[in-house]
Amino acid sequence: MTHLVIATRNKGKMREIAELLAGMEITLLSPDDFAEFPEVAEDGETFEENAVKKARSAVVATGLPSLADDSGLIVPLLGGRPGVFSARFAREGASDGENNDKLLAELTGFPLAARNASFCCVIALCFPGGECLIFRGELAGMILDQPHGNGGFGYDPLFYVADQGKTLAELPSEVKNRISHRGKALAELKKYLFSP
Ligand SMILES: O=P(O)(O)OP(=O)(O)OP(=O)(O)OC[C@H]1O[C@@H](n2cnc3c(O)ncnc32)[C@H](O)[C@@H]1O
Ligand SMILES: [Mg+2]
Repeated sequence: MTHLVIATRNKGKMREIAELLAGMEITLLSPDDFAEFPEVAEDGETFEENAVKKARSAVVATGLPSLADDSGLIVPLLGGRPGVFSARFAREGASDGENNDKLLAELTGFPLAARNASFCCVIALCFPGGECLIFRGELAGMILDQPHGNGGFGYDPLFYVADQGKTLAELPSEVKNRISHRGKALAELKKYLFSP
C-alpha cells in the first residue's frame, strides 16, 4: 500500500490521524486531493456501519485503499447519547460549540460523579477488492460542567481524563494521541499491518 485515502471532512480528526500514521511511509490523501469526493449519509445505527460506509464510498470514488473514522461520545446518563449522532447532537451541521452547549444543557443539575462518559472510535480500512478491516478504541472520562482548554476538537474541552487530571483539550496532542480512542484504534491497525 503506497497511498491511503483518509475519508474525513473533520480537520481535527485528519490532523490526529496524520500524526498517528506518521512514519508509515504511506502517502496520505484527503478528500481535498480529489476533484470530486462523495458525501455519505451517516445513517447507520452503529459506528461500524458508518465507518464502513464512509470508507467503501471513498474506495469506489478513488479506486484506492481508504480509511474512515466514525466516532462519538457515549453518556450513560443520557441513555448512551449522543453516540452516532455526536456530530449533529444540537442540529444538522452544528458547530462544536453548539454541541458542547447542548451537552451541558442536558447534564445540568447532575453531579460530576454521575457524569461518566466514554469516547469510541471505529476505524474502517477498506480495499479496492472489497475487503474491510475494523479497529476500535475507547477512552473513559467525565463530562465537566464548563469547558477547559483550547486543544483538540469537538467535545474535548468538556471531557476530563482522571489519570491526567485534565480535559483532552488541555493535553498536548502527543499525550491525547497516546491515550485516546483514536490512538488506540490506530495502534491496533498498525499492529495488524506491520505484524509479520
Ligand atoms: O464523518 P467525518 O467526515 O469523519 O467527520 P465528523 O466530524 O462528521 O465525524 P463523525 O461523523 O465520526 O462524528 C463524530 C463526532 O464526535 C465527536 N468526536 C469524535 N472524536 C472526538 C475527539 O477525539 N474529541 C472530541 N470530540 C470527538 C466530534 O464532535 C465529531 O464531530
Ligand atoms: Mg460525520
